[in-house]
Amino acid sequence: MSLEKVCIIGSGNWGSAIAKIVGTNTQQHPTLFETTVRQWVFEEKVNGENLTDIINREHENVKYLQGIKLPESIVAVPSVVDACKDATLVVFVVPHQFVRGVCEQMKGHLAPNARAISLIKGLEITSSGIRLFSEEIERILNIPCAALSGANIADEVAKEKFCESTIGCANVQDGQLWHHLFDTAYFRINVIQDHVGVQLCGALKNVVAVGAGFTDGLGYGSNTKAAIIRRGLMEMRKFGQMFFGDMVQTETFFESCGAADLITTCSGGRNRKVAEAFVTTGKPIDVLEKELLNGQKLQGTLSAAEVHEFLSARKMTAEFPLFNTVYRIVYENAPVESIVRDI
Ligand SMILES: NC(=O)c1ccc[n+]([C@@H]2O[C@H](COP(=O)([O-])OP(=O)(O)OC[C@H]3O[C@@H](n4cnc5c(N)ncnc54)[C@H](O)[C@@H]3O)[C@@H](O)[C@H]2O)c1
Ligand SMILES: O=P(O)(O)OC[C@H](O)CO
Repeated sequence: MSLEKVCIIGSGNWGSAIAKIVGTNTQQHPTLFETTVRQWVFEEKVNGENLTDIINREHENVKYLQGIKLPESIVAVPSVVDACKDATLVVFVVPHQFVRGVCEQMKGHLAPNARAISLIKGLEITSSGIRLFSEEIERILNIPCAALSGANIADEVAKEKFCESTIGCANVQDGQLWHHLFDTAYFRINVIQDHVGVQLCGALKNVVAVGAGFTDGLGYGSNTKAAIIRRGLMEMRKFGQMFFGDMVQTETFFESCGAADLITTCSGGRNRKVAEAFVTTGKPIDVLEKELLNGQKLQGTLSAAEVHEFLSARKMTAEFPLFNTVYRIVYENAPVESIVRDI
């Protein structure tokens, strides 16, 4: 049996934390995986030097995951084509606004039997419809795509603090393979077949996290946060039921990708942090993203706009008051207090 050749597409905060896990697990399963893992790094200069050169010399992504050593099996590659050449297992972990462009460049360069997994938390939503990123990847690259999502703040995972994550994979055999690639004693994977629910949770929780950040900015307490989380979970499930029907299992909302991720993202995530600062400083979101995240990308405000576009095209915004209120506060100057008043 030939060994699986793994590549990672993306090298931000989560991409780097996951590279640490993947680079370790490929070494621990030498009968399944080639030990060298190529990671596509969007090239940029850090203190005048290429980030890829720094990663390959220091074995550390000094910009996006400072202080964490990566296994030497991880090789940073600035060309996405070189990174993915002949790969059989492709891990997608880029901010959702970049997925399509990256996939287009990868066309025709993967091994014929390649499979992918999406760690992206976001949805391709337009007024004409919703597409999951697994579907977008399958459509562009013509390969099957699973999904991984969970209560996983990258910095905590990278420091090996115990957590869980969920893989949604329709094919049971592939699900086992992905389990071998990602599961560790501190990053416990549960594989389920509902890859649709896994991705819906990962995308929609980012919108709820923005709402939770607003309540922090207003100085409200834990009870308010719990209310936002509960309402958010209800809207996430309703969104799944309305637009995906039986393709989404209710049990998925009780996996790490569901309620657990909502709790962690509303307590310690970047969306929460920037939304809180939006209230306390009065600065625009894009300014705060630059000031507070050092190149990392905010997903929740973009997702709020995409969800709003999709719902308003169907005249259904009123059915999702929390999603709608987050949108109105960010994009229509609605008063921040409406985060509790209007939901
Ligand atoms: N950070 C976390 O804690 C975390 C945890 C779980 C899931 N996620 C999800 O993982 C995905 C990736 O997030 P991340 O945290 O690894 O990234 P990030 O926000 O930390 O970093 C942004 C990345 O985008 C790259 N980039 C910038 N401009 C680009 C361009 N024009 N084209 C392509 N890439 C460009 C940067 O080089 C960098 O690697 C997101 O969907 C996010 O929601 C993040
Ligand atoms: O920092 P956030 O808000 O992008 O959330 C990070 C992870 O998705 C939490 O699981």
